[in-house]
Amino acid sequence: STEFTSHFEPLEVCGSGSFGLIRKVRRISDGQILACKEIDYRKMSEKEKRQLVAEVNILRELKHPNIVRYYERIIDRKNCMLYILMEYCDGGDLSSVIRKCKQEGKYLQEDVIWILLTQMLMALRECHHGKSGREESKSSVAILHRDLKPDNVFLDDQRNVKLGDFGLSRTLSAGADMARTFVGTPFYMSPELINESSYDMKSDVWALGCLTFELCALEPPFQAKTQHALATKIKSGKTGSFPKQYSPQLHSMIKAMMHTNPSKRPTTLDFFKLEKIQRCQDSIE
Ligand SMILES: CNC(=O)c1c(C)[nH]c(/C=C2\C(=O)Nc3ccc(Cl)cc32)c1C
Repeated sequence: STEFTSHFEPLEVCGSGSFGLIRKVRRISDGQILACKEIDYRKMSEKEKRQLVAEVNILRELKHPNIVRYYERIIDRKNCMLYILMEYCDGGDLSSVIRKCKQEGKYLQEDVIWILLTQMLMALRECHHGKSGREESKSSVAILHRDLKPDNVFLDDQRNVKLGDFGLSRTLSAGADMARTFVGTPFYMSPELINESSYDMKSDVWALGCLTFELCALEPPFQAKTQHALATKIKSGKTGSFPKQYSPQLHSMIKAMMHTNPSKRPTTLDFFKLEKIQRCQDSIE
């Protein structure tokens, strides 16, 4: 048996993340249930391996109640396998929550959406501004998630948000030129990315706006048959219809996050100046 199977009992596969499968495992020493991302790096290019190492180093640094916790990694060189041991999120991901609501023909309650949004803002604030937990290194290093979508946001057994899968994150050291890349789920790609400018923290805010819109409407804000048509809709900023039963306050929050001009979009810190978000944060902590 390998070092992995001598310390962990593999249970069922529960999902697929960037680079590999996610399996529920039990730690033999104390019976603790964890999630293990299994990565077969045999076929990986040098670039992908570097990206993988970068992801693990980012995860190790992020310690926050709303970001999936990284515990350890085991490398099985004989079988070219990397195992990343992380926090188990019993509630699965938000895309399954949205799918279940659609099947049952039920919308999420507004107060649930405010709590999910506030927790996602707390997780993003930690990534972008490192408020708590992460030692302030000299050059302030912002971490961009760059792939915020319902499949990458998980829930624990108390339905607390756990931001996961930093498979495409980048650290952005202050002063360095913004990360120039074209990644991100087409649905949530921001106008500035389509206009070939660079990805920065405001693009994560745009994606959070799209995600919150989808939690309300149970549909992504922009839908089209082709990527080109989708890009046109995104640049126009004209979303699909927003369900009437939600408050104008929630709708204007979503519109602010989805301002087509990134400089007009608030930062995650700006949102914590709002009394509504502060009250939600107090009810969570
Ligand atoms: C149907 N699958 C699930 O309900 C599910 C469950 C119970 N857990 C997960 C996923 C994760 C999980 O439980 N912990 C994780 C840590 C990192 C990443 Cl990228 C994913 C996970 C999933 C997708």
